[in-house]
Amino acid sequence: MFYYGGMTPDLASAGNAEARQAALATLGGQTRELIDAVVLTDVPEDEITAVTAELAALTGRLRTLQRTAPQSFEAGPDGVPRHPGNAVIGSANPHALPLIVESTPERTVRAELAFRPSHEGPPGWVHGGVSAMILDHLLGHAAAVAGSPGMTGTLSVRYRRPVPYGEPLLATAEHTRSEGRKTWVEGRIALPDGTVLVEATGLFITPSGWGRSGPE
Ligand SMILES: CCCCCCCCCC(=O)SCCNC(=O)CCNC(=O)[C@H](O)C(C)(C)COP(=O)(O)OP(=O)(O)OC[C@H]1O[C@@H](n2cnc3c(N)ncnc32)[C@H](O)[C@@H]1OP(=O)(O)O
Repeated sequence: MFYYGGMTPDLASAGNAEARQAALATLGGQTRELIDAVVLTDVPEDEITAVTAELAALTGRLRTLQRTAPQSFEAGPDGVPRHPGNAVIGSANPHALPLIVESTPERTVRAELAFRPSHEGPPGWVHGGVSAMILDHLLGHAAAVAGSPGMTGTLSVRYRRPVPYGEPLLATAEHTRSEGRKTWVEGRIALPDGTVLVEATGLFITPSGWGRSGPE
């Protein structure tokens, strides 16, 4: 199992920590619903103003105590890497889908996903930067699964067809080769029938000082 630094398991507090993570994930999910509701709302202006005031009050409650340090990747109870605040996989991050990445026995990675209305770029379709962000993360995960965790050096994206939101899609990626600290990875987002919508190649660099599990 690989994971990036993170908490050393503390059995005494593990239950509380898991309950807190679950609560944060629920908050993240509710906020995703809120974001889509904001993007799509057609309520009258006075209702918009009233809701805005309530949201300002809720924002103030969450602001009363804020963490100041970044979170680390950590292994969850199931051994799967997680990073609650991450923009792609973070259960507690409303910006994240969140993407749930699975590793295959062949050391490739896959994720079933569906974009949301809040990911819109061209009217009716997903923003190209959002697709690139998903592929960046998935390719990085594939590099890590192959034993070469790293930071993105370059990412090349080819947009073959517009990407719909609100429909099931499949993202996959695999390591192609490594030379020293450099690792090349390929991936794509496709329709369930295999039609490729977006494909990417990436070069990931393992910074000197990182081990096969990431930063040390
Ligand atoms: C399970 C967990 C899954 C996690 C997935 C996470 C995926 C998330 C991916 C990201 O979003 S990472 C964030 C975006 N990327 C960055 O912020 C990277 C910023 N850049 C850096 O930190 C450094 O520039 C970098 C680590 C990429 C390289 O720094 P180094 O000091 O290690 O590189 P160095 O100068 O020693 O060069 C080593 C080799 O890599 C090459 N190289 C370095 N940077 C490169 C680059 N950007 N593009 C192409 N090649 C590059 C360089 O030419 C050289 O090649 P040679 O060995 O052949 O001479």
